[in-house]
Amino acid sequence: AQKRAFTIEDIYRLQYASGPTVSATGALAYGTSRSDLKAQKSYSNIVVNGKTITTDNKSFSPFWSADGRTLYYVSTASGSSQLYAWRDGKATQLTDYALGIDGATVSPDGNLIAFAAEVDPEIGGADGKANKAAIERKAKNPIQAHIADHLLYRHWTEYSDGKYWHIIVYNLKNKTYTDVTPGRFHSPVFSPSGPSGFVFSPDSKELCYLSNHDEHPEATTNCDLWVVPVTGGEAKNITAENKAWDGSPQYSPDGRYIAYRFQRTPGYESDRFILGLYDRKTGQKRVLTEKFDNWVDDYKWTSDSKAIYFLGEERGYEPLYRVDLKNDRITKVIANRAIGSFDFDGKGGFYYTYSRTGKPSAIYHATAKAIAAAKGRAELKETQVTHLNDSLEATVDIRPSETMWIKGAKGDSVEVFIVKPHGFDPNKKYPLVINVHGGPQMQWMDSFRPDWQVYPGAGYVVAYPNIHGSTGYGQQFCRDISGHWGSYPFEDFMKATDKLAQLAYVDSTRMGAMGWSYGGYFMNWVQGQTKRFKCLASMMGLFDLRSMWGATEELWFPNFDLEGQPWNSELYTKWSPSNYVKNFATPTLIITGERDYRVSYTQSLQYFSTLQSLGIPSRLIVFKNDGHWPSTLKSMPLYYNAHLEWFHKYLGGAPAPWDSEKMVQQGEW
Ligand SMILES: CSCC[C@H](NC=O)C(=O)N[C@@H](CC(C)C)C(=O)N[C@@H](Cc1ccccc1)C(=O)O
Repeated sequence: AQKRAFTIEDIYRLQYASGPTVSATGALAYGTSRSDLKAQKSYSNIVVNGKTITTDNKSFSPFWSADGRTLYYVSTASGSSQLYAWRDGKATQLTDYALGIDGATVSPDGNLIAFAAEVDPEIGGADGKANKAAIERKAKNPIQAHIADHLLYRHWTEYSDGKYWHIIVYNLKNKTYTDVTPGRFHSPVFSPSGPSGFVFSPDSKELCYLSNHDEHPEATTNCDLWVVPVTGGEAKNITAENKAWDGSPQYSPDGRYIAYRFQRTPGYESDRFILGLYDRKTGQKRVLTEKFDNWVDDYKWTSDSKAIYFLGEERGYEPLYRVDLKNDRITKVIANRAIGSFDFDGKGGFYYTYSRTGKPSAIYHATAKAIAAAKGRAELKETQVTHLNDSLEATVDIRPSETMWIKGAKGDSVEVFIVKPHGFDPNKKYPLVINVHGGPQMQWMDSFRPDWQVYPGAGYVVAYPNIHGSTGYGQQFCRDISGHWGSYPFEDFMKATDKLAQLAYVDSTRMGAMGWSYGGYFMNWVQGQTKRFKCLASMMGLFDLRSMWGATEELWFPNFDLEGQPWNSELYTKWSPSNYVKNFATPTLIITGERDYRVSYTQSLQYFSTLQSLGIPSRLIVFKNDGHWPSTLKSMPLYYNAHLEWFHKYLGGAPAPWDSEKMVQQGEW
């Protein structure tokens, strides 16, 4: 039967299975999540061997005890996030920490729980209730203000207000909480996806964690691995000699090593992530993935401590690799898939998640035999384990992508993904939307993304190039964007536009472009450089680089990428869209979030003031409660709808389902 076009509402019909984790006895657990757009509710539960074991709709992040008999997971059912244990079919709440817990992990002997919480160092993390009371007292203070004597006083969407991330160890036997990282440092360091990077040693006596004790944490990417006894006490920095980033520690199961990822260039956030080993006896370090010229991401030790499996970015995919300790040999294990997470099946095979542009994420299984037969090639006999979206996939046209390679700046090859519209007819011409990614050091992948379904569903060709700065094409290709924000990437983009405009099915008179974060900057840059596009959409973008520097929190990023500060680097003028106002002419949709401390929303206000004053059609949307990543359920429906409206008006695709103004003013949608 004919499938119908993908709509905004379909995004919220999708269900997800994530984080497959296999017990020592071979049981498979994972989390599921779904949302209800109209009810504005999200639901998440835990599945073990195909059976849902939680019913509170508020459970997530499952992991097994070392003996495989207990499944741990986090639930917010009590009103705050706490750790639960599921054993013999019965769930028990383990923690009752007043602030709620983050990133919990359990010691191999099962006696200790380590978690992170943001605490007042004067009070210390051991007393959660006293910390909560202090927060409540502050909320009642008639004076509501922030006060700071140093930078990084706010991060991502929150002001720190004197609080620091600490690691708290909860002793299950004597029911005591110990703050093992006291003081005025973030331990672990901040991450927008939540605190992580603290792990127990196999003998349950030590914790390894991340902290940066530099005097100016806002201006350095330095981060070190520290080890501390689980009972607290003196911590030891084991990577002090490297002034760049060290992180992601994992003890080898035999306890001999700590594996970790590191970078070499101080201050360069997007330097290559390399896998290294720290010998706990000798203190010697060695590099494992020198020959791998892309970023090493998530990884896991084999149970015999002889090898490590890791995910590494590569040409629009995130394959699984293996590196052997005895000879540092790297082998590709599962190819041509944008793998999100994985675990061993205990029999030489793997469970893993991935999506494709035209297929939402699911959990898959590949046996040792199938993996051996595939020999690291794309063709792999695998089994899809979860089928949460089967009925949607059977009725809705989820469009796949194809790849085009072009010759870009410096003569380098640039990969461009293309999604053709619903009901595609090669004899017709369609409007085009080009999507530029943020980072800028990231890669677009052959993976599912709502932007690449909603617009093809409304009749657009969508194309997304991996321009210079993208990861996965060798570190030099990534490095090339630093200092060159408006040159190599723009040359790639325009060359890609030329090729796309020549495609028989693209209407070159109806081209638009969109981007988020650095991609938003890029749209603002395009505004000042060419009149080729009928409309633009700029989300969380940078308009004036000097004022952006003065408001962003992670100063290391512009300091490196723009080669200094506004008073000593001419790049803040050279690459600033605000210096090309005389060329502005293209209608632009601008979207921002009032709590975006990465790219202050005032960048978007300045841009909007400029466009409006020049009489250039423009619309501004400011999400009141959001930061750099707006809420998927509460805010993103408006984002998609506003894009559809804008593209409909200037490029002529299908109309948006709702009226954005009514969505905002009357809640009508
Ligand atoms: C290697 S990821 C780059 C993170 C970068 N860090 C510091 O500024 C960042 O936030 N980049 C922004 C644009 C920049 C301020 C001009 C950006 O493009 N953000 C992207 C990527 C991102 C990914 C993970 C965490 C933060 C940002 C985005 O929000 O999609």
